[in-house]
Amino acid sequence: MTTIAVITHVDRADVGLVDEVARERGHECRIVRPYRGERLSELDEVGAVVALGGPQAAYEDHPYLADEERFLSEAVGADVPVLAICLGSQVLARALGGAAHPGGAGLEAGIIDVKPADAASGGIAGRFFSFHSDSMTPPASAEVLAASDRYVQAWALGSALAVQFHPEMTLAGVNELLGLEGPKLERFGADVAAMQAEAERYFAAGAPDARDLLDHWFDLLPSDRSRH
Ligand SMILES: Nc1ncnc2c1ncn2[C@@H]1O[C@H](COP(=O)(O)OP(=O)(O)OP(=O)(O)O)[C@@H](O)[C@H]1O
Ligand SMILES: O=c1[nH]c(=O)c2[nH+]cn([C@@H]3O[C@H](COP(=O)(O)O)[C@@H](O)[C@H]3O)c2[nH]1
Ligand SMILES: NC(=O)CC[C@H](N)C(=O)O
Repeated sequence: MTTIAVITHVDRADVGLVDEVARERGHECRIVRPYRGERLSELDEVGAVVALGGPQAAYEDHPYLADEERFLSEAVGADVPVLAICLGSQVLARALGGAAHPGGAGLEAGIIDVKPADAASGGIAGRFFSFHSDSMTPPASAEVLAASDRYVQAWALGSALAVQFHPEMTLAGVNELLGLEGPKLERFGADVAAMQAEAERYFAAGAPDARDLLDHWFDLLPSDRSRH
């Protein structure tokens, strides 16, 4: 069993498909909410780290995001597997020498097409739920793995995989997020009803690309790395 520290940035403990795949494989997710003052797990207590998304911007001045940057940098330094999602990936970019900034191509929301950076060698591709308006510049030494027609979508550096889209998302999570982010959706003139209808079809079909990506990431975890 591996204990996975799951860093969240919102008041909810629904870790969606990450939790589902973790349970199937006998791993345990330990939710940490640094924005509420909870202490990030000591790295010797966890075998992997997942950093989730959130409404904050990675370049805003929040002390808990600075702590998270340090923690993620130490995790990669210690070769602990890290999966950083959306806001998490923007925080990780800063932690490893890249940057986070407002996105130049506006809000990217709904089910998007992700294409591998190098079509010849396969890699990360498929349809995924996305919701962000910030973007990131990966660290110079990162390998960029995938992009959409608007933004970098995936990169890897050492033991870390960063994805701008949301492989952990469930339909309930989509609906909740769209409800919470009403003002942003309105500001960008998004067609929320069309987005919801497409998300319903996507999740009814089992979100296969998200599932596939998580299966591959979990395959990389040692079967027993609880480090207790
Ligand atoms: N670095 C990576 N980390 C995590 N997942 C990855 C990585 N690269 C690719 N994947 C995921 O692996 C799957 C496909 O990988 P790849 O193109 O290497 O083919 P494959 O391993 O032969 O596929 P499959 O095992 O599904 O037949 C996709 O779900 C993709 O998102
Ligand atoms: O940009 C965002 N604004 C929000 O208001 C918001 N609420 C949740 N999340 C992120 O969405 C993902 C799924 O979380 P849930 O399944 O718990 O809803 C997780 O990655 C969450 O962190 C948000 N992202
Ligand atoms: N879903 C997310 O994590 C979004 C991250 C950040 N708030 C953005 O808008 O890009």
